[in-house]
Amino acid sequence: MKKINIAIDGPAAAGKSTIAKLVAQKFNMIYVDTGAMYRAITLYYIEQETEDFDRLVKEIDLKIVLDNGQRVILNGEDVSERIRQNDVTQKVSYVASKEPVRTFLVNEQQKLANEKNVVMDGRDVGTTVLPDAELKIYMIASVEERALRRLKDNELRGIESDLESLKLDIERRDQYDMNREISPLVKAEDAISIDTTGLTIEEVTNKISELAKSKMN
Ligand SMILES: Nc1ncnc2c1ncn2[C@@H]1O[C@H](COP(=O)(O)OP(=O)(O)OP(=O)(O)O)[C@@H](O)[C@H]1O
Ligand SMILES: Nc1ccn([C@@H]2O[C@H](COP(=O)(O)O)[C@@H](O)[C@H]2O)c(=O)n1
Repeated sequence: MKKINIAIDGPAAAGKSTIAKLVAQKFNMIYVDTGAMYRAITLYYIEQETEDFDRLVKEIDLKIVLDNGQRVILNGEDVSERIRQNDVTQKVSYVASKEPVRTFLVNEQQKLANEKNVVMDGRDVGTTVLPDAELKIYMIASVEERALRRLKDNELRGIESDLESLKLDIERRDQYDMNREISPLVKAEDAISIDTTGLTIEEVTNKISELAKSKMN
């Protein structure tokens, strides 16, 4: 079988990372969550209280440990759980709009995918990070369904939240990501759109797996 790269982009909570992980497991590929990298720089931004993004990316020591899931190590500390907290989520789209941050991370992500065999999810993977990826998916779902999925997710994790605030947060982040100047969230011309509204995780995984198989042969 031929080695390929798979890019999965789309708006917040569309199911990208859940499906990307499952597809990677199925084909013994490496899963890379690019959003986690933007979140790690955002955490450092919050800690440093500076708008000097050139300085931030020069100082940062970011390690992505890719075996069995993905751990994010920021300046020697495992921040994989910390970067999911609300203060980071609120600021991440702002930090991700800054040129030094994007240049730094796109370069890191391209290095991770250099040998092929990765399933990478994010907002600009098909358009900017891996424009030559053999398979590109643009994953969407209705805002209502995405907010409901997040609500269930939070309930399972014991995190208090309400549907209306989740919906507003998803819409706010999508608007910011779609309207920033550099590499906005947009479907790559050669990406295949998959609307996961009303589909199960298994159905979406199977759909993408079939597409992947056709590219590997
Ligand atoms: N097809 C699906 N049907 C039902 N639930 C799903 C489906 N896909 C994903 N989910 C659930 O929706 C939630 C959000 O999914 P996930 O975190 O994978 O989205 P995401 O696109 O990676 O989000 P973000 O970009 O914000 O990180 C998870 O709880 C996941 O289990
Ligand atoms: N390729 C990417 C990935 C993410 N972002 C920004 O990070 C935010 C958090 O991403 P999650 O997938 O963890 O929700 C996202 O809202 C974007 O602002 C990005 O710009 N490019």
